[in-house]
Amino acid sequence: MDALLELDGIVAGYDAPIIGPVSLRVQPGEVVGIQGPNGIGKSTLLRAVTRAARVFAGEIRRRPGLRVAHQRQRPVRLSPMPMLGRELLRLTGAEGGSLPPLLTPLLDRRLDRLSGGQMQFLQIWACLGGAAELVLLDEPTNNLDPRGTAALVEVLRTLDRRRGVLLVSHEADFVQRVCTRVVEVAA
Ligand SMILES: Nc1ncnc2c1ncn2[C@@H]1O[C@H](COP(=O)(O)OP(=O)(O)OP(=O)(O)O)[C@@H](O)[C@H]1O
Repeated sequence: MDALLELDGIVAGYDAPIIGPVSLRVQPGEVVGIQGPNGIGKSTLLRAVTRAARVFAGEIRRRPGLRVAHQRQRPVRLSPMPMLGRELLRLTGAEGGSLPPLLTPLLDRRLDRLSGGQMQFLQIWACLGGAAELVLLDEPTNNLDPRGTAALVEVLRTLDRRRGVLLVSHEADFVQRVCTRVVEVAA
């Protein structure tokens, strides 16, 4: 299997189906964007990939041994959470390598004292800086200022060609700048 991920006619939801059928694939080196109206089920589709949502029909094929990291749209923030930025990155295997300069001042800060945008960027890097070959990003530009968005664009544009990203975003300009392909989902 060359692709990292293939969705073949996936119908996903919770108690009942919400989205689908959707078919798409993510090849190494690709940043695939999913776009569609609010509430159509884009986050649900990402959750189906990690089995956090139910799959009613279709088939999900993951390359054997594939590691997946998932940045959620509404991350859980434990409060108080005295863990430091660098400890989160160590836990997720994202501590080494070429850290985006924006993160350097956050390494010794407590997670529960970071702003929404600081936490967002740190969590994105916790996914992108680790060992996962496939990274799922759900509205990654949420809370990011233009500098944070530019840093994220740079990270995605220089992604290791062996890895792939499947992302959901309403930011048309961001999607156009980083995605190699866009999948539209409609009702
Ligand atoms: N755990 C859940 N159990 C049941 N229904 C859920 C659950 N999570 C989300 N939903 C419902 O699933 C539908 C699709 O939600 P989802 O977040 O996947 O949409 P979306 O396309 O990502 O929306 P948006 O663009 O607004 O982020 C919504 O009606 C939502 O209320």
